[in-house]
Amino acid sequence: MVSAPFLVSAPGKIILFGEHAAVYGKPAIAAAVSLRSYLLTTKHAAEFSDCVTLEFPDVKLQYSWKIHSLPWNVVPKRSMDTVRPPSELNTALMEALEQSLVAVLNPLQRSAALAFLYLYLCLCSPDMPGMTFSVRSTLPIGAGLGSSASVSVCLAAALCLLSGEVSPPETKGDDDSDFNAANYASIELIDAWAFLGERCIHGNPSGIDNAVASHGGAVMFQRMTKGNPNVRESMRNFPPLKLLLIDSRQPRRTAVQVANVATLLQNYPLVTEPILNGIQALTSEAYKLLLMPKEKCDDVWEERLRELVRVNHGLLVALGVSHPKLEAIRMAADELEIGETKLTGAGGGGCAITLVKRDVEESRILELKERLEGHGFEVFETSLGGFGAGCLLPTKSDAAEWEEWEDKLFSLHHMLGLGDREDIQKTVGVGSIDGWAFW
Ligand SMILES: Nc1ncnc2c1ncn2[C@@H]1O[C@H](COP(=O)(O)OP(=O)(O)OP(=O)(O)O)[C@@H](O)[C@H]1O
Ligand SMILES: C[C@@](O)(CCO)CC(=O)[O-]
Ligand SMILES: [Mg+2]
Repeated sequence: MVSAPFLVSAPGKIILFGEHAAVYGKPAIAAAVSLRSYLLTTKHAAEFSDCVTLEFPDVKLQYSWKIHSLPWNVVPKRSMDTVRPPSELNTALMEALEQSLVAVLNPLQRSAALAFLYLYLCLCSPDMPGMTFSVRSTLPIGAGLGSSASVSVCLAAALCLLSGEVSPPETKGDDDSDFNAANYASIELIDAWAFLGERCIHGNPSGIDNAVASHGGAVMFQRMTKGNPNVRESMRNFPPLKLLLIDSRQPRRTAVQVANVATLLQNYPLVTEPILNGIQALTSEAYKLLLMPKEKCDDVWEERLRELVRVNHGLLVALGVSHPKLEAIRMAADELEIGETKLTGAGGGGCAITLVKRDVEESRILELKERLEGHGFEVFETSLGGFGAGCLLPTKSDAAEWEEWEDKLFSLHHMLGLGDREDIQKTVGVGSIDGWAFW
């Protein structure tokens, strides 16, 4: 069992093909990105030891509950036969939590707090010491890059560590791809709990975002249908793709976009089902292309992949999940003949990706970036694949450093406008400092 303080982290993701259709059991392809969320768990001072506190400055939420005021009495008893949680939320607990959240009205804050409370009550006990759970993210929030899943995975990982459900990652061999059975069992459990966090945040998730945030790398994912388990195939030799990632900065919530598609499907099943089937077919084509050996990834291969990007975007437009700002991004990339563009994630705003032609001159890419930034869009540089969830436990020697991080990055300073993405990455970021270990 691990005790506070400690840090956990999980990545965001880019869906390359198949969003929305994924909710209906169709395959989708996604990869982790280097932008991540970080969760610091600290113990309260003695005078607040009967409280649990959330500090979510990215969504401007700070809230404390008296631990004993929470509805522990309705927490479902865990089955002795299985360590995995059920995939459905418990209705009685969800209803009881309404009471604990009456003062948190903003939907962005409320859904994150709900995910926390649900997992906290299921995984912890009322006799645990008072703690603060502070989240900061280098991901744009509500922008299609899986911020909700990366936060859910962080919450699940921290609470599983505190309750002893999982142990910190065991050191792998020299080759980090080495399989370790204990780590695998831990990350599967974290993924399953994070799925419930995602359910609290957006109702009907497919599970692809939390799967990527937990396991990292690139995957083909297919949600369980008719009792068949989820399929999660890791795509190890994912080809290097030249992508631009552009945030339209148009806020939207995944919950709303997913619900809109459900309404379309209900109102026009004969129209909507073929669109979802079309997305399924193109994702299967893309999967075959992405698994091709490197020597076959020639110009024709590249053109076919770009065509699939274009068709995927068109079908998402037909589902009603684009936005004029996403169309403006697509048109700018089309005009400069940079490559093909699609929205990524739930759409309705948020991010688009452009799959850049290999032979495009850097000057044209620069021109596109300038044009987009001139319109108030943000162009990100990130790499695909990479680590999934991990944790950083302090050693005695760096106690002072931990206090500094807490102050600089995770305290309420951010609400006053201090501390940005680069600060987070530089100070505690995976890849910037030593000590991170991954399940
Ligand atoms: N850094 C954060 N701190 C607190 N809550 C967060 C943070 N990041 C995300 N969230 C929670 O996740 C919600 C956004 O999730 P949503 O699913 O709508 O978008 P996304 O995950 O960024 O995009 P997509 O689901 O399309 O990949 C926020 O409203 C908030 O509840
Ligand atoms: C829109 C969606 O397909 C992707 C969101 O990143 C929803 C999901 O699969 O959970
Ligand atoms: Mg999300």
